[in-house]
Amino acid sequence: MEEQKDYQAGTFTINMVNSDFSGDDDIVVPVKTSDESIINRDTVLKPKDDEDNTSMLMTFHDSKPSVLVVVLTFVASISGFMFGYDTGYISSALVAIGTDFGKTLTYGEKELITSATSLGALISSIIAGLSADIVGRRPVIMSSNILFIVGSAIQCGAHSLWVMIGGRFVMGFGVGIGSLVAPLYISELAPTKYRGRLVIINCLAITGGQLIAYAIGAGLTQVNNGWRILVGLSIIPPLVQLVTFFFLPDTPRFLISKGKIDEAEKVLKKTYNSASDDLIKTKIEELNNLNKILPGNNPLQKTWNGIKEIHRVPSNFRGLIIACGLQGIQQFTGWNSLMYFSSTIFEAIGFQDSTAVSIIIAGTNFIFTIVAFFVIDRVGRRRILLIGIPGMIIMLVLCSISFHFIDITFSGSTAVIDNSDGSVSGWGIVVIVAMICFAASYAVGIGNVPWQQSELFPQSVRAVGASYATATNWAGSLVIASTFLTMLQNITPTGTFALFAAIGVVSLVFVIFCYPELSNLELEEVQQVLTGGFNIVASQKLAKAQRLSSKEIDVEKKSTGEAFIKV
Ligand SMILES: O[C@H]1[C@H](O)[C@@H](O)[C@H](O)[C@@H](O)[C@H]1O
Repeated sequence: MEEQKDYQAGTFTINMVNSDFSGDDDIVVPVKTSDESIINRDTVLKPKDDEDNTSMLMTFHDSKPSVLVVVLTFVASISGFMFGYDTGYISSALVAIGTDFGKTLTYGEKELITSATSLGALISSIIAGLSADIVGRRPVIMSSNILFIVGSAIQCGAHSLWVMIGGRFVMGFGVGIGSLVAPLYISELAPTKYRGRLVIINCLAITGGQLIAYAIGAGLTQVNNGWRILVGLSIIPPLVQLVTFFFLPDTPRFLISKGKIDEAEKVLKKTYNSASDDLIKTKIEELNNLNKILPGNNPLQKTWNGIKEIHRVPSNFRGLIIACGLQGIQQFTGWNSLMYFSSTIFEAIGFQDSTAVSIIIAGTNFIFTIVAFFVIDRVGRRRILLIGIPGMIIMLVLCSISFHFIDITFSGSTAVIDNSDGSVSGWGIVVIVAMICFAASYAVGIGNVPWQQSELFPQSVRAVGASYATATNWAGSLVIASTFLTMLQNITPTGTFALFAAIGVVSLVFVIFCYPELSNLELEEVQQVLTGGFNIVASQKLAKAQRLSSKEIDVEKKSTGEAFIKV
């Protein structure tokens, strides 16, 4: 039942339609104000919950993200690039290192070098959320730059296995911090309508970084000690990010949590060009009130309370289940086994130029991340997962079947394949095609959607929630990196890919029942969706209503050529 209400917000009187998420049919519908001359039309105000008629959620409907938002997104995404480059170069470096450490590396040693970064990232992602709340998102990103630089330098000069592993471990600390804080930073700054896309810019930087690392790796295979150049180059981007961040601000949400209201106001003004001063003030008030929700006199107490809240408050806990669930799915469906070991796999199948084939896989991942960029806010996060995951399952089954006919056996540190005539069999080609299609299905959905994790949590527990989810990602990556080659040896490639496919089926069921549509919803608004259940149907309707309403605003903007009111 829709009920017209008058709401008082500052000097504005707004007529609103009440909202109710308890049933599947009721959704928030923004309506026009009674006084169109006062309220800026780039704003939508909605009641926060049913019992609380006075609290509002405010959405700025800017037609484009401001220059500052774009600059901040790109600079923050250098962390994504480092994540991609550092996890990407290892595939070709493992082949290129050859006997540079005085011996041929065994599969176990290759796994150690690879997984050291995941282990470092796992540890740092646990503490990065807490640090981001205490000292700020910006300084924490800057500290990751130092770790990247030190880690790269150690690896560049490594002449033994353990020094190399040490360097990868230190670098992993930087990767873990960057992987958590960069998307958090971006999603806190992004206007609602563009949040999905702006966070995907960071994902594009990850997949682009992996692709570039593969390409440079391929170019340097014949160069003596070429892998050291490959690693050394990774010192440049963190240096650039470190210097640039000296001149950039932290997020308004963090600044407000520290009581730096004036600074927050300045950033908000630059983030939302067309919002009036009064509206900025209302937004600050709203964020300030949300901050006070979490008890505690100092950041440590607040964090501890945040950890408790995330488990106790059902909507937070649902957010946590989704965030960790999606990150787990991303890792345990096996994509990174290709990322880290594709050269090794293709070498095993019998390809002469295995690194080139790996570039095609990384390139597909990058290109389909661009596709995700265009569809994530329009088609929606849930739908792209429901398209991508079934595609992945089919391709994994195909890989599993093909490997059965390829007949590879692993002995010690080498793979033996029955290709006496030196050519790649028809089934080998099927594996490649299936892996390319797998990469496409992965990149369009589960490769990116989990990194939208920050939107699942209210401000009070956002960093803690993002920590849990990022740690799940790196724990999964660590398990895959440290067991994949051993799994190939022990349960055969057929068994390994069948296992990934089975995990894919469970993942699909999880998404169908637990992941609501969150595109176009205000960060603070997602909590309403997660109250009382996963509310899949209600969320889809709400996301659709919000998309249509913001489209309507855009159309009106175009026709009148001016900023206008739509509440
Ligand atoms: O989103 C990224 C991306 O899909 C990368 O290709 C993958 O290596 C990472 O593990 C993942 O988190």
